[in-house]
Amino acid sequence: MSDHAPTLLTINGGSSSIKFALFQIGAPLQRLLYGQIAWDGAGRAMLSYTDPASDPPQGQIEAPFVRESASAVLIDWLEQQASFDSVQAVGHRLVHGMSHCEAQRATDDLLAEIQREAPEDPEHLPLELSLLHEIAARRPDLPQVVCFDTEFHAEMPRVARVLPIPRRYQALGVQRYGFHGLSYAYLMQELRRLGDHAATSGRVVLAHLGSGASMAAVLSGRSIDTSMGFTPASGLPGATRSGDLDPGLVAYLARIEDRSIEGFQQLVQRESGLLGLSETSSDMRELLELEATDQRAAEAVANFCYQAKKRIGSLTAALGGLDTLVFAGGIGEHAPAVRERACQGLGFLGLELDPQRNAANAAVISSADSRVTVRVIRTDEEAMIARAVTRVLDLDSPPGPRP
Ligand SMILES: Nc1ncnc2c1ncn2[C@@H]1O[C@H](COP(=O)(O)OP(=O)(O)O)[C@@H](O)[C@H]1O
Ligand SMILES: CC(=O)OP(=O)(O)O
Ligand SMILES: [Mg+2]
Repeated sequence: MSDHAPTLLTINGGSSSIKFALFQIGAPLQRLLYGQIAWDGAGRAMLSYTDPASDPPQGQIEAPFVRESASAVLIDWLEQQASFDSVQAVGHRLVHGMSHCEAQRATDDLLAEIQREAPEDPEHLPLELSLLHEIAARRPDLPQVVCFDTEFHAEMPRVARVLPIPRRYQALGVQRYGFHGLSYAYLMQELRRLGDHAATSGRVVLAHLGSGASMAAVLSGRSIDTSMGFTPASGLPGATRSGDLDPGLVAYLARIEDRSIEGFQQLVQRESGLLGLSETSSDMRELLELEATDQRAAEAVANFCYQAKKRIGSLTAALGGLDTLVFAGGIGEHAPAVRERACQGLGFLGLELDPQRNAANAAVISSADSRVTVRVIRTDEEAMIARAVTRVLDLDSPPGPRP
């Protein structure tokens, strides 16, 4: 038996990181240990953690660069932590569930179904499934819950969901799904907590700019459109993903390079975006340092910011105007230069940044005169996963405010 109060573990497998957190179960949920394995643009992987109860409270350990083997390394490390014995349940982010979008218990049937769909999202699903299987193999007694990134967008209007290809594919589930939903749900919850009624009852663009980058248009609290589509490969360019491309490129590359479907996937998922244009790094932080001396890095950053600006414009059109813009994700939260360039020239929408506030990553970065409020919010997908676990497994102990 563990000496610790019961906890739950959250695992968030992203395309450049696996984030984890341990929460003490109760109301409110209390975050104990947290951290991530992150892969940088230079071929290194690090497990870093914060554990206020240990001495020292923070640390870093080198991790394997091969993503799938990182699952075992992470679970090995977690099992060595004293607090791990107290884990009663595990919650996972699953980026894509196709026909499934509601958080639910992971069953063998559900995982087998998602395994069949894994080739459609090679940047997330194989890794996320390996984390689920690793835990099930070691601790078959632990209930596991999966939370889908698509749930936030599930009620988008049909006009935004339908893809203009022959109708028969609709029956196969071919449609715009949209992703980063756990992050978007958290951002909307934060806007409610802040009492920002103009945002929660108005027209909001949420920009989650991380390794994968997307934006959502939210009207009166509901997602009405989003930049990613059938898979997270579409929409804005990402660290290594191309984002939207001319479909004619598939046939062209097949003809001139004899490129197979797998080869095309490799090109648009792993060799494109920031990495493809810069030829050096997929990491925005590194590219911002390089851009003064490296033309290719400068072009990669410029292209990313330009696409982001255009997307703010098109989602604003879908919303019929804009009251609030929120930046989140690794780039959105930490890169003033990207936010500045993505917002440059949007004065015609009544959007103006305050350069000092933007440089300081302040909570509100728009100027006092700006009609559109621009915010930076540190997203917290882990909090949303933890909440879903308590709800699905009915773990809520004493009544009280929820996180
Ligand atoms: N200070 C920074 N300046 C610019 N970019 C940053 C900074 N910190 C983090 N990033 C970017 O954020 C990305 C990771 O975003 P994050 O949302 O944490 O990733 P993931 O998509 O794996 O969840 C990194 O690839 C890096 O490019
Ligand atoms: C949906 C997606 O692209 O997620 P991430 O940014 O974590 O890779
Ligand atoms: Mg992420």
